[in-house]
Amino acid sequence: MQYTEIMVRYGELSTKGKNRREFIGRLNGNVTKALHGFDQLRIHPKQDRMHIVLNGDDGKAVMGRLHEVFGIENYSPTVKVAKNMDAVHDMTTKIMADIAGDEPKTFKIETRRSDHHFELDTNQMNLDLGDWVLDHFPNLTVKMKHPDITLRVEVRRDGIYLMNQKIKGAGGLPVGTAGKGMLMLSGGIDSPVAGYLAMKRGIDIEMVHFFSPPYTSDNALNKAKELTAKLAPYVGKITFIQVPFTEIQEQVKHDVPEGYLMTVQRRFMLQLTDKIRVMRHGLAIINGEAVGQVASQTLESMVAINDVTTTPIIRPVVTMDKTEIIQHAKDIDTYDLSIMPFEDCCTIFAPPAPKTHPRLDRARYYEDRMDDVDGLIQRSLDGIKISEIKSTDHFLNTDQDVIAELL
Ligand SMILES: Nc1ncnc2c1ncn2[C@@H]1O[C@H](COP(=O)(O)OP(=O)(O)OP(=O)(O)O)[C@@H](O)[C@H]1O
Repeated sequence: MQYTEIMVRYGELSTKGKNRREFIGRLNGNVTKALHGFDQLRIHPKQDRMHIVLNGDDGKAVMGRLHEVFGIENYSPTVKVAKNMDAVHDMTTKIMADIAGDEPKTFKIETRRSDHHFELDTNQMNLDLGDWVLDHFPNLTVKMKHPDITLRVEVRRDGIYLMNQKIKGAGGLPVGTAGKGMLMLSGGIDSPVAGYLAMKRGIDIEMVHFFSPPYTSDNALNKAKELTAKLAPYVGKITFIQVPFTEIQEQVKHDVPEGYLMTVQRRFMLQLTDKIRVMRHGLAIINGEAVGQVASQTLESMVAINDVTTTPIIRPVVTMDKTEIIQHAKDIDTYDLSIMPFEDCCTIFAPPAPKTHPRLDRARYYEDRMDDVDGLIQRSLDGIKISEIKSTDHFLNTDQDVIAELL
Protein backbone atom coordinates (compact mmCIF):
# COMPACT_ATOMS: atom_id res chain seq x y z
CA MET A 1 0.00 0.00 0.00
CA GLN A 2 1.32 3.42 -0.97
CA TYR A 3 0.50 5.60 2.03
CA THR A 4 0.31 9.36 1.57
CA GLU A 5 0.75 10.38 5.20
CA ILE A 6 1.33 9.10 8.72
CA MET A 7 -1.16 10.52 11.16
CA VAL A 8 0.26 10.88 14.66
CA ARG A 9 -1.85 11.08 17.81
CA TYR A 10 -0.37 12.76 20.85
CA GLY A 11 -0.02 11.00 24.20
CA GLU A 12 -0.42 12.67 27.57
CA LEU A 13 0.10 15.85 25.67
CA SER A 14 -3.60 16.24 25.18
CA THR A 15 -4.14 16.59 28.91
CA LYS A 16 -1.55 19.28 29.48
CA GLY A 17 -3.77 22.36 29.03
CA LYS A 18 -1.77 25.53 28.71
CA ASN A 19 1.54 23.75 28.18
CA ARG A 20 0.12 22.19 25.08
CA ARG A 21 1.72 24.53 22.60
CA GLU A 22 5.20 24.07 24.08
CA PHE A 23 4.73 20.28 24.10
CA ILE A 24 3.61 20.18 20.48
CA GLY A 25 6.52 22.42 19.50
CA ARG A 26 9.00 20.14 21.27
CA LEU A 27 7.48 17.01 19.75
CA ASN A 28 7.64 18.65 16.34
CA GLY A 29 11.36 19.33 16.89
CA ASN A 30 12.00 15.76 18.06
CA VAL A 31 10.07 14.22 15.16
CA THR A 32 11.95 16.47 12.75
CA LYS A 33 15.26 15.26 14.22
CA ALA A 34 14.14 11.61 14.12
CA LEU A 35 13.14 11.93 10.48
CA HIS A 36 16.34 13.65 9.44
CA GLY A 37 17.37 12.36 6.01
CA PHE A 38 13.85 11.96 4.60
CA ASP A 39 13.92 14.86 2.18
CA GLN A 40 10.47 14.81 0.64
CA LEU A 41 8.14 14.60 3.62
CA ARG A 42 6.57 17.57 5.39
CA ILE A 43 5.53 17.68 9.05
CA HIS A 44 2.38 19.57 10.00
CA PRO A 45 1.89 19.75 13.78
CA LYS A 46 -1.74 20.61 14.51
CA GLN A 47 -3.60 21.07 17.78
CA ASP A 48 -4.97 17.54 18.00
CA ARG A 49 -2.73 15.52 15.65
CA MET A 50 0.43 15.72 13.67
CA HIS A 51 0.31 14.96 9.96
CA ILE A 52 3.44 13.70 8.30
CA VAL A 53 2.80 14.07 4.59
CA LEU A 54 5.14 11.62 2.87
CA ASN A 55 5.37 13.12 -0.65
CA GLY A 56 6.79 9.80 -1.84
CA ASP A 57 9.10 9.02 1.11
CA ASP A 58 8.99 5.43 2.44
CA GLY A 59 6.13 5.15 4.97
CA LYS A 60 7.47 1.98 6.60
CA ALA A 61 10.90 3.46 7.21
CA VAL A 62 9.35 6.64 8.59
CA MET A 63 7.21 4.61 11.02
CA GLY A 64 10.29 2.71 12.18
CA ARG A 65 11.82 6.00 13.32
CA LEU A 66 8.60 7.38 14.80
CA HIS A 67 8.41 4.33 16.99
CA GLU A 68 11.25 5.73 19.10
CA VAL A 69 9.88 9.22 19.66
CA PHE A 70 8.40 9.79 23.12
CA GLY A 71 5.13 11.73 23.34
CA ILE A 72 3.43 9.74 20.58
CA GLU A 73 0.48 7.65 21.74
CA ASN A 74 -0.15 5.96 18.40
CA TYR A 75 0.03 6.55 14.68
CA SER A 76 -1.75 5.43 11.55
CA PRO A 77 -0.46 5.03 8.03
CA THR A 78 -3.05 6.86 5.97
CA VAL A 79 -4.11 7.31 2.34
CA LYS A 80 -5.58 10.60 1.15
CA VAL A 81 -8.06 10.64 -1.73
CA ALA A 82 -10.03 13.36 -3.50
CA LYS A 83 -13.37 14.38 -2.03
CA ASN A 84 -15.66 12.32 -4.17
CA MET A 85 -17.28 8.98 -3.43
CA ASP A 86 -15.84 7.23 -6.48
CA ALA A 87 -12.35 7.86 -5.16
CA VAL A 88 -13.35 6.73 -1.65
CA HIS A 89 -14.93 3.52 -2.99
CA ASP A 90 -11.91 2.79 -5.09
CA MET A 91 -9.48 3.18 -2.21
CA THR A 92 -11.74 1.23 0.18
CA THR A 93 -11.59 -1.70 -2.23
CA LYS A 94 -7.81 -1.46 -2.44
CA ILE A 95 -7.30 -1.32 1.33
CA MET A 96 -9.74 -4.13 2.04
CA ALA A 97 -8.26 -6.31 -0.71
CA ASP A 98 -4.93 -5.85 1.05
CA ILE A 99 -6.13 -7.02 4.47
CA ALA A 100 -9.39 -8.98 4.16
CA GLY A 101 -7.98 -12.35 3.04
CA ASP A 102 -10.39 -15.25 2.31
CA GLU A 103 -11.32 -16.34 5.84
CA PRO A 104 -14.54 -15.06 7.43
CA LYS A 105 -13.79 -11.79 9.26
CA THR A 106 -15.69 -8.91 10.86
CA PHE A 107 -15.35 -5.19 10.15
CA LYS A 108 -16.73 -1.78 10.86
CA ILE A 109 -16.46 1.66 9.27
CA GLU A 110 -15.71 4.56 11.62
CA THR A 111 -16.17 7.99 10.08
CA ARG A 112 -15.13 11.38 11.51
CA ARG A 113 -16.10 14.53 9.75
CA SER A 114 -14.55 17.93 10.28
CA ASP A 115 -15.87 19.26 6.95
CA HIS A 116 -19.61 19.53 7.55
CA HIS A 117 -20.31 20.57 3.98
CA PHE A 118 -19.48 17.20 2.49
CA GLU A 119 -22.41 15.52 0.71
CA LEU A 120 -22.63 12.58 3.18
CA ASP A 121 -22.78 12.98 6.93
CA THR A 122 -21.04 10.59 9.33
CA ASN A 123 -23.87 8.07 9.44
CA GLN A 124 -24.46 8.09 5.72
CA MET A 125 -20.76 7.55 5.11
CA ASN A 126 -20.67 4.59 7.52
CA LEU A 127 -23.70 3.01 5.82
CA ASP A 128 -22.52 3.70 2.29
CA LEU A 129 -19.06 2.24 2.83
CA GLY A 130 -20.42 -0.63 4.94
CA ASP A 131 -22.67 -1.65 2.03
CA TRP A 132 -19.83 -1.21 -0.41
CA VAL A 133 -17.57 -3.55 1.56
CA LEU A 134 -20.35 -6.14 2.05
CA ASP A 135 -21.04 -6.13 -1.70
CA HIS A 136 -17.41 -6.58 -2.66
CA PHE A 137 -16.06 -8.87 0.08
CA PRO A 138 -18.42 -11.81 0.75
CA ASN A 139 -16.24 -13.17 3.57
CA LEU A 140 -16.72 -10.00 5.68
CA THR A 141 -19.58 -9.26 8.08
CA VAL A 142 -20.30 -6.17 10.15
CA LYS A 143 -19.54 -6.13 13.88
CA MET A 144 -19.63 -2.96 15.98
CA LYS A 145 -17.72 -4.15 19.06
CA HIS A 146 -14.20 -5.47 18.63
CA PRO A 147 -14.28 -6.17 14.90
CA ASP A 148 -11.24 -7.72 13.22
CA ILE A 149 -10.92 -4.73 10.88
CA THR A 150 -11.74 -1.08 11.53
CA LEU A 151 -11.60 1.20 8.52
CA ARG A 152 -11.35 4.80 9.71
CA VAL A 153 -12.47 7.53 7.38
CA GLU A 154 -11.82 11.19 8.06
CA VAL A 155 -13.57 13.80 5.96
CA ARG A 156 -11.52 16.98 6.11
CA ARG A 157 -11.57 20.18 4.16
CA ASP A 158 -8.65 19.25 1.94
CA GLY A 159 -9.50 15.61 1.26
CA ILE A 160 -10.73 12.30 2.62
CA TYR A 161 -8.33 10.16 4.64
CA LEU A 162 -8.59 6.39 5.05
CA MET A 163 -6.68 4.23 7.51
CA ASN A 164 -7.03 0.79 9.01
CA GLN A 165 -4.19 0.51 11.53
CA LYS A 166 -3.48 2.19 14.84
CA ILE A 167 0.09 1.40 15.83
CA LYS A 168 1.12 1.93 19.45
CA GLY A 169 3.80 4.58 19.84
CA ALA A 170 6.50 4.91 22.51
CA GLY A 171 4.17 6.85 24.87
CA GLY A 172 5.57 9.18 27.53
CA LEU A 173 6.35 12.87 27.07
CA PRO A 174 8.48 14.57 24.41
CA VAL A 175 12.13 14.57 25.49
CA GLY A 176 13.13 18.02 26.66
CA THR A 177 9.76 19.07 28.05
CA ALA A 178 10.90 18.19 31.57
CA GLY A 179 14.31 19.91 31.35
CA LYS A 180 17.77 18.40 31.49
CA GLY A 181 19.29 15.84 33.88
CA MET A 182 22.68 14.18 34.22
CA LEU A 183 22.56 10.38 34.00
CA MET A 184 25.28 8.60 35.96
CA LEU A 185 26.04 5.90 33.44
CA SER A 186 28.07 2.87 34.46
CA GLY A 187 28.60 -0.07 32.14
CA GLY A 188 25.99 -2.09 34.02
CA ILE A 189 22.42 -3.15 33.35
CA ASP A 190 20.55 -0.64 35.49
CA SER A 191 21.71 2.83 34.54
CA PRO A 192 20.89 2.57 30.80
CA VAL A 193 17.38 1.45 31.77
CA ALA A 194 17.15 4.39 34.19
CA GLY A 195 18.21 6.69 31.33
CA TYR A 196 15.57 5.30 28.99
CA LEU A 197 12.83 5.73 31.60
CA ALA A 198 13.94 9.27 32.42
CA MET A 199 13.83 10.21 28.73
CA LYS A 200 10.39 8.68 28.50
CA ARG A 201 9.20 11.17 31.10
CA GLY A 202 10.53 14.03 29.00
CA ILE A 203 13.97 14.49 30.60
CA ASP A 204 16.78 15.37 28.24
CA ILE A 205 19.79 13.39 29.53
CA GLU A 206 23.52 13.89 29.35
CA MET A 207 25.77 10.97 30.29
CA VAL A 208 28.35 11.25 33.06
CA HIS A 209 30.72 8.29 33.09
CA PHE A 210 33.62 7.78 35.53
CA PHE A 211 36.56 5.77 34.35
CA SER A 212 39.89 4.88 35.93
CA PRO A 213 42.72 4.14 33.52
CA PRO A 214 44.92 2.14 33.67
CA TYR A 215 42.76 0.08 36.07
CA THR A 216 39.93 0.18 33.57
CA SER A 217 40.51 -0.43 29.86
CA ASP A 218 39.49 1.45 26.73
CA ASN A 219 36.91 -1.29 26.27
CA ALA A 220 35.15 -0.34 29.50
CA LEU A 221 34.97 3.29 28.37
CA ASN A 222 33.86 2.28 24.88
CA LYS A 223 31.17 0.07 26.33
CA ALA A 224 29.65 3.09 28.11
CA LYS A 225 29.82 5.03 24.83
CA GLU A 226 28.23 2.15 22.92
CA LEU A 227 25.41 2.06 25.50
CA THR A 228 24.94 5.77 24.92
CA ALA A 229 24.62 5.14 21.17
CA LYS A 230 21.88 2.59 21.98
CA LEU A 231 19.87 5.28 23.76
CA ALA A 232 20.55 7.98 21.16
CA PRO A 233 17.72 7.08 18.73
CA TYR A 234 15.22 8.43 21.23
CA VAL A 235 16.72 11.92 21.00
CA GLY A 236 18.96 12.06 17.94
CA LYS A 237 22.22 12.49 19.84
CA ILE A 238 23.41 12.43 23.45
CA THR A 239 26.22 14.33 25.13
CA PHE A 240 28.75 11.98 26.73
CA ILE A 241 30.95 13.33 29.52
CA GLN A 242 33.84 11.13 30.57
CA VAL A 243 35.32 11.93 33.94
CA PRO A 244 38.78 10.70 35.01
CA PHE A 245 38.48 9.09 38.43
CA THR A 246 41.81 7.34 38.92
CA GLU A 247 43.50 9.85 41.21
CA ILE A 248 40.48 10.10 43.49
CA GLN A 249 40.10 6.34 43.73
CA GLU A 250 43.78 5.85 44.52
CA GLN A 251 43.64 8.56 47.18
CA VAL A 252 40.47 7.18 48.74
CA LYS A 253 41.97 3.72 48.79
CA HIS A 254 45.01 5.14 50.54
CA ASP A 255 43.20 7.29 53.13
CA VAL A 256 39.91 5.63 53.97
CA PRO A 257 39.30 2.44 55.98
CA GLU A 258 38.23 -0.45 53.83
CA GLY A 259 34.63 -0.62 55.06
CA TYR A 260 34.03 2.96 53.89
CA LEU A 261 35.91 2.88 50.57
CA MET A 262 32.83 2.43 48.50
CA THR A 263 30.73 5.00 50.36
CA VAL A 264 33.39 7.70 50.10
CA GLN A 265 34.07 6.95 46.42
CA ARG A 266 30.36 7.29 45.71
CA ARG A 267 30.24 10.59 47.58
CA PHE A 268 32.99 11.89 45.28
CA MET A 269 31.14 10.66 42.19
CA LEU A 270 28.01 12.44 43.26
CA GLN A 271 29.79 15.68 44.11
CA LEU A 272 31.50 15.67 40.72
CA THR A 273 28.28 14.89 38.88
CA ASP A 274 26.59 17.75 40.70
CA LYS A 275 29.32 20.19 39.71
CA ILE A 276 29.08 19.03 36.10
CA ARG A 277 25.29 19.44 36.32
CA VAL A 278 25.75 23.09 37.28
CA MET A 279 28.21 23.65 34.43
CA ARG A 280 25.81 22.04 31.95
CA HIS A 281 22.67 23.75 33.32
CA GLY A 282 21.00 20.50 34.35
CA LEU A 283 18.23 20.35 36.95
CA ALA A 284 18.55 16.83 38.34
CA ILE A 285 20.75 13.75 38.59
CA ILE A 286 19.55 10.32 37.49
CA ASN A 287 21.09 7.02 38.53
CA GLY A 288 20.38 3.31 38.32
CA GLU A 289 20.12 2.54 42.01
CA ALA A 290 17.53 0.04 43.22
CA VAL A 291 16.80 -0.42 46.90
CA GLY A 292 18.66 -3.25 48.50
CA GLN A 293 20.32 -4.68 45.40
CA VAL A 294 23.91 -4.33 46.53
CA ALA A 295 25.80 -2.88 49.46
CA SER A 296 25.83 0.64 48.01
CA GLN A 297 22.08 0.64 47.65
CA THR A 298 20.71 0.10 51.13
CA LEU A 299 18.76 3.06 52.47
CA GLU A 300 21.60 3.79 54.96
CA SER A 301 24.01 3.87 52.05
CA MET A 302 21.79 6.23 50.13
CA VAL A 303 21.66 8.53 53.16
CA ALA A 304 25.46 8.52 53.50
CA ILE A 305 26.04 9.16 49.78
CA ASN A 306 23.14 11.50 49.02
CA ASP A 307 24.37 13.76 51.84
CA VAL A 308 26.71 15.67 49.47
CA THR A 309 23.92 17.37 47.53
CA THR A 310 20.37 18.66 47.76
CA THR A 311 19.90 18.34 44.00
CA PRO A 312 16.95 16.06 43.15
CA ILE A 313 18.19 12.55 42.46
CA ILE A 314 15.87 10.56 40.27
CA ARG A 315 16.07 6.79 40.55
CA PRO A 316 13.73 5.41 37.89
CA VAL A 317 14.38 1.73 38.74
CA VAL A 318 14.50 2.16 42.52
CA THR A 319 11.65 -0.22 43.36
CA MET A 320 12.06 -2.70 40.55
CA ASP A 321 13.17 -6.29 40.93
CA LYS A 322 16.34 -7.22 39.06
CA THR A 323 14.28 -9.43 36.73
CA GLU A 324 12.07 -6.47 35.82
CA ILE A 325 15.10 -4.28 35.10
CA ILE A 326 16.61 -7.03 32.96
CA GLN A 327 13.39 -7.31 30.97
CA HIS A 328 13.47 -3.55 30.31
CA ALA A 329 17.14 -3.80 29.30
CA LYS A 330 16.27 -6.54 26.83
CA ASP A 331 13.37 -4.51 25.45
CA ILE A 332 15.60 -1.52 24.75
CA ASP A 333 18.41 -3.77 23.52
CA THR A 334 21.05 -2.70 26.04
CA TYR A 335 21.21 -6.00 27.92
CA ASP A 336 23.70 -7.88 25.73
CA LEU A 337 26.08 -4.93 25.85
CA SER A 338 25.67 -4.42 29.59
CA ILE A 339 26.64 -7.96 30.44
CA MET A 340 29.91 -7.78 28.51
CA PRO A 341 32.41 -8.38 31.26
CA PHE A 342 34.66 -5.31 31.08
CA GLU A 343 35.89 -4.08 34.42
CA ASP A 344 34.15 -1.05 35.91
CA CYS A 345 35.97 1.58 37.94
CA CYS A 346 33.88 0.77 41.00
CA THR A 347 34.34 -2.96 40.98
CA ILE A 348 38.11 -2.61 40.67
CA PHE A 349 38.38 -0.61 43.87
CA ALA A 350 35.53 -2.41 45.61
CA PRO A 351 36.45 -3.67 49.06
CA PRO A 352 35.73 -7.34 49.70
CA ALA A 353 33.29 -6.41 52.48
CA PRO A 354 31.82 -2.93 52.03
CA LYS A 355 29.68 -1.62 54.88
CA THR A 356 26.09 -2.32 54.02
CA HIS A 357 24.90 0.05 56.73
CA PRO A 358 27.43 2.90 56.69
CA ARG A 359 27.02 5.75 59.18
CA LEU A 360 26.69 9.23 57.81
CA ASP A 361 28.93 10.81 60.47
CA ARG A 362 31.69 8.30 59.73
CA ALA A 363 31.47 8.84 55.97
CA ARG A 364 31.74 12.60 56.47
CA TYR A 365 34.60 12.18 58.91
CA TYR A 366 36.70 9.97 56.62
CA GLU A 367 36.16 12.31 53.70
CA ASP A 368 37.03 15.43 55.76
CA ARG A 369 40.24 13.74 56.91
CA MET A 370 41.50 13.42 53.34
CA ASP A 371 44.07 15.94 52.03
CA ASP A 372 43.17 18.41 49.34
CA VAL A 373 39.67 17.20 48.52
CA ASP A 374 39.03 20.39 46.51
CA GLY A 375 42.20 19.84 44.48
CA LEU A 376 41.21 16.24 43.73
CA ILE A 377 37.82 17.35 42.53
CA GLN A 378 39.21 20.21 40.48
CA ARG A 379 41.81 18.05 38.73
CA SER A 380 39.13 15.53 37.84
CA LEU A 381 36.92 18.30 36.44
CA ASP A 382 39.87 19.69 34.47
CA GLY A 383 40.28 16.29 32.82
CA ILE A 384 36.72 15.76 31.59
CA LYS A 385 36.12 15.20 27.90
CA ILE A 386 32.81 15.95 26.25
CA SER A 387 31.57 14.42 23.01
CA GLU A 388 28.32 13.97 21.12
CA ILE A 389 27.19 10.43 20.39
CA LYS A 390 24.75 9.50 17.63
CA SER A 391 22.89 6.21 17.18
CA THR A 392 25.02 5.36 14.14
CA ASP A 393 28.30 5.70 16.06
CA HIS A 394 30.15 2.53 17.07
CA PHE A 395 32.88 2.17 19.65
CA LEU A 396 33.05 -1.52 20.35
CA ASN A 397 33.37 -4.61 18.24
CA THR A 398 30.38 -6.56 19.55
CA ASP A 399 31.30 -9.76 17.77
CA GLN A 400 31.25 -12.38 20.53
CA ASP A 401 34.33 -14.22 19.17
CA VAL A 402 36.40 -11.04 19.21
CA ILE A 403 35.22 -10.27 22.75
CA ALA A 404 36.09 -13.78 23.92
CA GLU A 405 39.65 -13.26 22.68
CA LEU A 406 40.00 -9.95 24.48
CA LEU A 407 39.04 -11.41 27.83
N1 LIG B 1 31.56 4.30 36.51
C1 LIG B 1 30.42 4.93 36.76
N2 LIG B 1 30.13 6.09 36.12
C2 LIG B 1 28.98 6.73 36.34
N3 LIG B 1 28.03 6.31 37.18
C3 LIG B 1 28.25 5.18 37.85
C4 LIG B 1 29.44 4.42 37.69
N4 LIG B 1 29.36 3.35 38.48
C5 LIG B 1 28.17 3.42 39.11
N5 LIG B 1 27.48 4.51 38.75
C6 LIG B 1 26.13 4.95 39.18
O1 LIG B 1 25.83 4.40 40.44
C7 LIG B 1 24.69 3.52 40.32
C8 LIG B 1 24.86 2.34 41.27
O2 LIG B 1 25.98 1.60 40.83
P1 LIG B 1 26.27 0.15 41.36
O3 LIG B 1 27.47 -0.36 40.66
O4 LIG B 1 26.25 0.18 42.84
O5 LIG B 1 24.93 -0.58 41.02
P2 LIG B 1 24.36 -1.45 39.83
O6 LIG B 1 23.04 -1.93 40.33
O7 LIG B 1 25.36 -2.45 39.38
O8 LIG B 1 24.07 -0.35 38.70
P3 LIG B 1 24.42 -0.47 37.16
O9 LIG B 1 23.79 -1.74 36.71
O10 LIG B 1 23.82 0.75 36.53
O11 LIG B 1 25.93 -0.47 37.08
C9 LIG B 1 24.67 3.12 38.86
O12 LIG B 1 23.40 2.71 38.45
C10 LIG B 1 25.10 4.39 38.20
O13 LIG B 1 24.02 5.29 38.09
